[in-house]
Amino acid sequence: MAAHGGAARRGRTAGNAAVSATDAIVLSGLRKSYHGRPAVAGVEFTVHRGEVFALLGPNGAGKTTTVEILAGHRRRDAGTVSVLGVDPADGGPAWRARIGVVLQRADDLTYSNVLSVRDWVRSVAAYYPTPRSPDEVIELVGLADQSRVRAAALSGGQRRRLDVALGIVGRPELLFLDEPTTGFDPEARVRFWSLLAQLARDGTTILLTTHYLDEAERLADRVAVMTGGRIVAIATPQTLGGRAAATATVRWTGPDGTQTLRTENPTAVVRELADRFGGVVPELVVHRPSLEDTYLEMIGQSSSDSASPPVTGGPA
Ligand SMILES: Nc1ncnc2c1ncn2[C@@H]1O[C@H](COP(=O)(O)OP(=O)(O)OP(=O)(O)O)[C@@H](O)[C@H]1O
Repeated sequence: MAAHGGAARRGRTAGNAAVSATDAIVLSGLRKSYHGRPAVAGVEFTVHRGEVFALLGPNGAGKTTTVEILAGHRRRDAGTVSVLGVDPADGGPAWRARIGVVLQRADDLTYSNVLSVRDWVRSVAAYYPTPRSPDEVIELVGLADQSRVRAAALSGGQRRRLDVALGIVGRPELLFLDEPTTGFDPEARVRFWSLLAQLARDGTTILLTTHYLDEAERLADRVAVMTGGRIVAIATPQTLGGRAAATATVRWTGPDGTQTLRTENPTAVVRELADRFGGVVPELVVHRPSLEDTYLEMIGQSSSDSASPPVTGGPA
């Protein structure tokens, strides 16, 4: 049924959003308003099969709305959308069985007061044709010790892990994760990163939203920056906003205090400084824009580094 629906949909969407066998998600001209106020204002991107794609953006940028539409949880006002070859607005049970969804508004899912973690994962697994082993999934998300605990008695971070377990137990081809690690302690986050890396190695396509730039940098093949309902950039984390070619800042302390220099060739500057100081350059720092610096600049905020000392003309 999904295959038939997909073929039919490909025919219908071909004019606007060209779908190829290597694309998991193709959207074009996506729009959604709430009470006349645009939340998503003409979004277009493609996620390739097997890719980890991160949607970044400030609060209210429209990320959740976009993900909810792609996952078939919300109707769009306009645009063409293909997810695994199917329009999510028409997605039936066979299509749903191919995707995993961990939404931010997971509190929609009120965990019953009686079911344990294991009961939940087992009962959700039963809806899928080829689920993962529930016990393995519970172990993977780090809830083995809570397996028999009532879901309603979990901490916030543990609930989030259960959300993730329910999202992956069906062995989805495509996984939507809306701020999956919010509330995780640092150890749980690192563990989650290796779980996602493993899913990606197994060929799962992943679309995630996050406010953690280190998470995006660690996990994503490409990131899209969204603000005001629009995508303002799509690139690899390493090249976003021309990061790879961006000028470096060299800082050191000389006889006249802290000196700062922007340069395309920090190695040459450091060599020259080392010669000048006869080896060790006092308090030497070489800095290239981080993903966070680039991101904050894109969304129109200044990073903490903007409080740096003024930039000087040269090392001389
Ligand atoms: N159900 C709703 N009813 C009315 N307005 C909504 C609804 N959901 C979202 N909005 C509004 O739409 C805009 C986009 O919200 P959305 O949740 O998609 O953004 P977001 O990028 O996911 O934000 P966050 O990072 O805070 O989760 C916001 O202005 C929000 O207030």
